[in-house]
Amino acid sequence: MSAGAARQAPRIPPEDHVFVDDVKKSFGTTQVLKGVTMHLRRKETAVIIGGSGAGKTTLLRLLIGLEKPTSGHIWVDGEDIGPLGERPMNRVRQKFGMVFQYAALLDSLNIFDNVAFPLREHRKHMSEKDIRDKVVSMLNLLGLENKEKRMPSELSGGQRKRVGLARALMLEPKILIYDEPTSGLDPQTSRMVDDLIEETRDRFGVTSVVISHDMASTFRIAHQAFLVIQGQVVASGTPDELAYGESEIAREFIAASGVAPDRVGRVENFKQAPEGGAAVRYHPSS
Ligand SMILES: Nc1ncnc2c1ncn2[C@@H]1O[C@H](COP(=O)(O)OP(=O)(O)OP(=O)(O)O)[C@@H](O)[C@H]1O
Repeated sequence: MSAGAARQAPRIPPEDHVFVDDVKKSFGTTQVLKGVTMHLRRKETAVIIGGSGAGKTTLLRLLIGLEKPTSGHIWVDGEDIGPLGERPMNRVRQKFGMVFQYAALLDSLNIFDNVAFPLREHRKHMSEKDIRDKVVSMLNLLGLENKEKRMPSELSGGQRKRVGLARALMLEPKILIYDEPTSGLDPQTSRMVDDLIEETRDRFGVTSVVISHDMASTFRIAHQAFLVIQGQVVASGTPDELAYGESEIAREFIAASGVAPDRVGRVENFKQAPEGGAAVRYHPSS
């Protein structure tokens, strides 16, 4: 089938929020993705791991429609996004929120204006009062009370991540993509970010897709992990299945990271539910 051609939807299980269906992507003569298939299930956390240059960022760009597959299909809520033009693609893009590596805040804007930015860009009809209410309640929810007037440089790494998350949540996405969320953070702050990812999934009912190099984080948050090497998914499954399953390449990849799943454990296994029922707490001071 030619690139981008629409076709009858295959039978996609309703729990598949995103179905990456035998996607290939080439730049010139270089084939970067060589037939990637992934079922990203609703309200779960999928972690995409792999070495440098494996094609993770390319896959991410395809998911949010910044690139088109050379062949294959990406189905979002059962809709093939490949053939979509810019306007319908913008509608699909609103289902996605991006939390960038290092939070990618605008240094010249204070925290309030950083978080309000997507509303001012995409919700032009919204009044300043409604914007203020929405931004302040999200900042409070994420443990960032009274930080509105601070500049990004005045916050810790963990706080900046939470501001980046608050901004990503402003347009109420259904799928949150985190690009290397724990990269460059100390272990304690990384754990806080893992908690935050799972708490956000729980509270907002979003599907999370995390691009990561961090195996400890993967073991803590992944319902499913996909190991991508040289443009192919060479193994997928729960972290336990990858670490102890049949795929030798997955076992070796995980062993090389020096982290074992039974030494880490999923977030909810070691967090007590505080009053109010949330699985984990935010850590306002970090
Ligand atoms: N626009 C492009 N044109 C040509 N080659 C590209 C382009 N984008 C990516 N590539 C190549 O595709 C390969 C995969 O890149 P990609 O950034 O997707 O990998 P990655 O898994 O995200 O790596 P990293 O973990 O280092 O960020 C690399 O060899 C890269 O040079």
